Amino acid sequence: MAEPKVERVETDILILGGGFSGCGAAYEAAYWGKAAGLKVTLVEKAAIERSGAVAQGLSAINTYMGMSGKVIFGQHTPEEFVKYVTTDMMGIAREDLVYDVARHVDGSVHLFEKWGLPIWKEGDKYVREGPWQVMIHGESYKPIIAEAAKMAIGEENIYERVFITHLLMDKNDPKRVAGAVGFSVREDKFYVFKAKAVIIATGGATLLFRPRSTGEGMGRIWYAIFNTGSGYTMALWAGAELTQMEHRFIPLRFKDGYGPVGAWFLLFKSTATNAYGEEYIKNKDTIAQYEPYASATPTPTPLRNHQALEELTNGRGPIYMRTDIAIQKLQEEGKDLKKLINEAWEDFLDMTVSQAFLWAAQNIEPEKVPSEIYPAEPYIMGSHSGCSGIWVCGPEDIMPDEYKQTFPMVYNRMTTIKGLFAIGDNSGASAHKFSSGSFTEGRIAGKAAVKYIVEQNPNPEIDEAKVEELKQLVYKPFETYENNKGVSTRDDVNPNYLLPKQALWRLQKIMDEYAAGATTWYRTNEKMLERGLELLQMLKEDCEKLAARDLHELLRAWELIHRLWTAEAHIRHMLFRKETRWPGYYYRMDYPKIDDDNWKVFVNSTYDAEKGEWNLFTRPYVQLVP
Ligand SMILES: Cc1cc2nc3c(=O)[nH]c(=O)nc-3n(C[C@H](O)[C@H](O)[C@H](O)COP(=O)(O)OP(=O)(O)OC[C@H]3O[C@@H](n4cnc5c(N)ncnc54)[C@H](O)[C@@H]3O)c2cc1C
Repeated sequence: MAEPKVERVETDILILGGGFSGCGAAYEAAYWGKAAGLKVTLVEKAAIERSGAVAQGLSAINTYMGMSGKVIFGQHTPEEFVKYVTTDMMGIAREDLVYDVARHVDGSVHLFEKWGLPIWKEGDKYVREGPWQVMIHGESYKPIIAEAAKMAIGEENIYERVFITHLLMDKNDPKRVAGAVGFSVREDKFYVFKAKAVIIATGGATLLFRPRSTGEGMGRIWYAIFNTGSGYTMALWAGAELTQMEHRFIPLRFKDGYGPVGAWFLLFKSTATNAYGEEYIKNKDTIAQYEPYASATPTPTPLRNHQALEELTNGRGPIYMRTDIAIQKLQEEGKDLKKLINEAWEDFLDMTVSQAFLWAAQNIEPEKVPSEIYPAEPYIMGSHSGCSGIWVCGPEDIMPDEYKQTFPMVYNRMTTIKGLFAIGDNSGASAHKFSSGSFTEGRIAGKAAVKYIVEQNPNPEIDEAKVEELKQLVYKPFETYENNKGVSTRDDVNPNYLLPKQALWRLQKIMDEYAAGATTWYRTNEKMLERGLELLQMLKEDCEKLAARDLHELLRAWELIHRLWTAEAHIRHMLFRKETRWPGYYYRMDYPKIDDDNWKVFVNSTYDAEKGEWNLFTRPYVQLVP
């Protein structure tokens, strides 16, 4: 490979990742930054029109209060939403962050509609899927939102096919961000972005664990393959505080295709049964040990998972979504069969096309036969029913002092690093943002970043020696390959290097077997976690010898490194929390109970890159909504 060209971009606000939260940040930062003459730049590893978790589209907007604007639903308030989210997280959430999203989210949904997103309607009212969700014809959801971001900041300020690997810190203040570096996945170009504020919006982390898909289905997973833990890793390398990295989400979805279950459970009022036709969810004995959360309404997601796992591990599987019974009932209530069937297929075609293929391939007519549902491998994320992420500042008016004092400056969604913000799947301890909430959180951070620049007038300086060091490091896998390729007769068997895919398989095997992956039915203990950590360290050492044969493989190499560090954070946090807070997501078999007396707290961590040391500690949970 030729020596890569270095391209330098100087900007005021740099957004990393053009998914839902990144697009929200771009839209809002452009609006508030205009008067101050600020430049906003967005970098994305793929193409924002079809990137991230909403790449294929969605069939529902999952966070909508319905308390404001032209469509009034009455009962759904931000306070109720906070209670719902905290309960679903089994008693711990940053209620200030959740409330902040809830009080602003409706405005974003109304904007989406204005921009052309077709929302299902009955009369002039949105069709509710459930208490917090509205149904959409959402195949083009992402292009609509991407277009708004492009128009707001100008296409010339969007850099696509650029993978960001590291943050840059201010030469004169290591606790202040100065930009980021990355490489083009299409050209031999190394990018150096200098910025006054940086917003991390790179989504959560997939494929840390061996997926259930194998062979012909290999790689098919529930969560977005784009997201590989970049935000968590880059933030921890920079010294930012992480939170709840032990948490994960195990989606119980249509088996193998990962089709969504929300519309079936909530809109079509479907039931799920075990192999013997029993509605296992009604059997509360299986979760009685997890009071007071077991009696909550609705039953928290992890506990519903636990109920399904009880069936599967005790020989009462498969579990079925009773699409057949649901459609028959709706027909009896006078609903048109053809319309129902259309809606059932559209639910998949809007967001999970492969599930529709699978139905077709398996001769499934949902009105006649039920479909299997099954728990997937774990995903690390902070915007869905997951709360892993970076510890961020809340809104000044409602953030409790206990949190306020943990930040060097009070700017909404700023991390513990000055000028560095985190949103969407990257901001922790505030689950259930989903698409609309992530976009909204992006808007909140975009506005706060402008405020930070206007008020603080930061002028970070880039350390050129560091930039050169990172450039060498980023392209090292090419060098490793070039220097060693002649040593063996096969490219993929070499004593002096390993390829990203080989390293990925090793990572997934370790995580699956030691860190409560799917094959152990999500069970682990201290000794298993310690052993997993040991093996991860060896993998880390071997990854010094990662090789890449082309730019695509270089991308895979850096995705792998980001995954590896996210995996380490996950294990370290799981080791630290000595209880089973989320049965159904994972079980510490040596501490099988929920221990509210000692562990109704956030587990946070920092990493000191100079010393190579992790520090784990707790932060209090502060209840704002009784
Ligand atoms: C399968 C699935 C179903 C869902 N269903 C619904 C639903 O029905 N309703 C709903 O409202 N919400 C739903 N959600 C949730 C919603 O999609 C997410 O909450 C939202 O997309 C999170 O926004 P984000 O910006 O954090 O991440 P994303 O939207 O995933 O964006 C992250 C972006 O960062 C980019 N990126 C990653 N790493 C790098 C890097 N190193 N350098 C540059 N760019 C990078 C990615 O390519 C991507 O574009 C669903 C999510 C999933 C995964």
